[in-house]
Amino acid sequence: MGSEEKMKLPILNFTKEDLKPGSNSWSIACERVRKALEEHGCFVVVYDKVCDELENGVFNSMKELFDLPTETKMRNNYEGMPLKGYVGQIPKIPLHESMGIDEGTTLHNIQGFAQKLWPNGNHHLCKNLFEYAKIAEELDRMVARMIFESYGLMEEHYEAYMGSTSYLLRLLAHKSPKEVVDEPQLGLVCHTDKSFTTILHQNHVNGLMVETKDGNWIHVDFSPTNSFVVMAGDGLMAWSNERIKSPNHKVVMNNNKKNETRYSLGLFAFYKGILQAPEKLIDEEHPLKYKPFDHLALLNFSYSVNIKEYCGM
Ligand SMILES: O=C(O)CCC(=O)C(=O)O
Ligand SMILES: [Fe+2]
Repeated sequence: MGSEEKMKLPILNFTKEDLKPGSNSWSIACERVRKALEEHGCFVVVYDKVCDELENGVFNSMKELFDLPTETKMRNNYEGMPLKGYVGQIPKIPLHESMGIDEGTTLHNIQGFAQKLWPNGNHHLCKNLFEYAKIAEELDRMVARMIFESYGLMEEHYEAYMGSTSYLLRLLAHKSPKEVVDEPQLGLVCHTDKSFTTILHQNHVNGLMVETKDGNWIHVDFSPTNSFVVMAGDGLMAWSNERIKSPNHKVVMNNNKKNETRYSLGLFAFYKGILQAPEKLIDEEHPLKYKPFDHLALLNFSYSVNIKEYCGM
């Protein structure tokens, strides 16, 4: 088999200005999205909507945020839903810290988040995160529309899905290991996302690894400013009746010379309602794999729950 280093995820380009539903380039992009998701469960996309100023602003704000004392960061908690709040100080993954913002594409909730951490809020952080979240949401909506279209599902399906989406924004910081160690250190354990789709973005420090269908691990380089990763979650896997599989992934930190922290953002899309495979995607070759299920409950139930145990047929 080819070595890890040689394998790469497909890279799609969404910067073309004529990428509008109905256009030729749109139809081509729909097919590429479906193919990439069916083959790898994720892909890198170049999407040039985040200007340099916003890019710098977002990562400066994230540094300011994660530089706060731990007690302050712990104020970001969601009663009964620990996985939306502050995660850190875990012995097994000491390099990892993250914080969630529920419905994190709304200015209201971003401001609420900032107010929990700073007595007078944080105007710059709110502005930067809100601008970023809107762009990531736009990208997610575009990808979802392409997925629906590529399976020949009419606009009503997409409208119904999109009319009821909940976005969880997660901000992550992974420190580089302090001591010089030969082995790369785990930043985030191997998992699949529970979302329908996830949009990831990072600063210039790489660390994400994705498992291929044949069990090899790929290092994902999405360090260029305009690069994002689109990842299929368990929701999309169930909805697509396993035509698309949510890939295993993890974060692995190397000892980078400058001791730099990796900052990343994940926008997780959930369907607020009962998710089920459309009839068009059920046939003899693809018998129904999952019972209809409450998508948000899958997230709230447990981060580690296996979807097969939760609603497998
Ligand atoms: O930081 C990343 O690139 C990935 C984060 C991730 O996989 C997650 O939060 O589910
Ligand atoms: Fe993930």
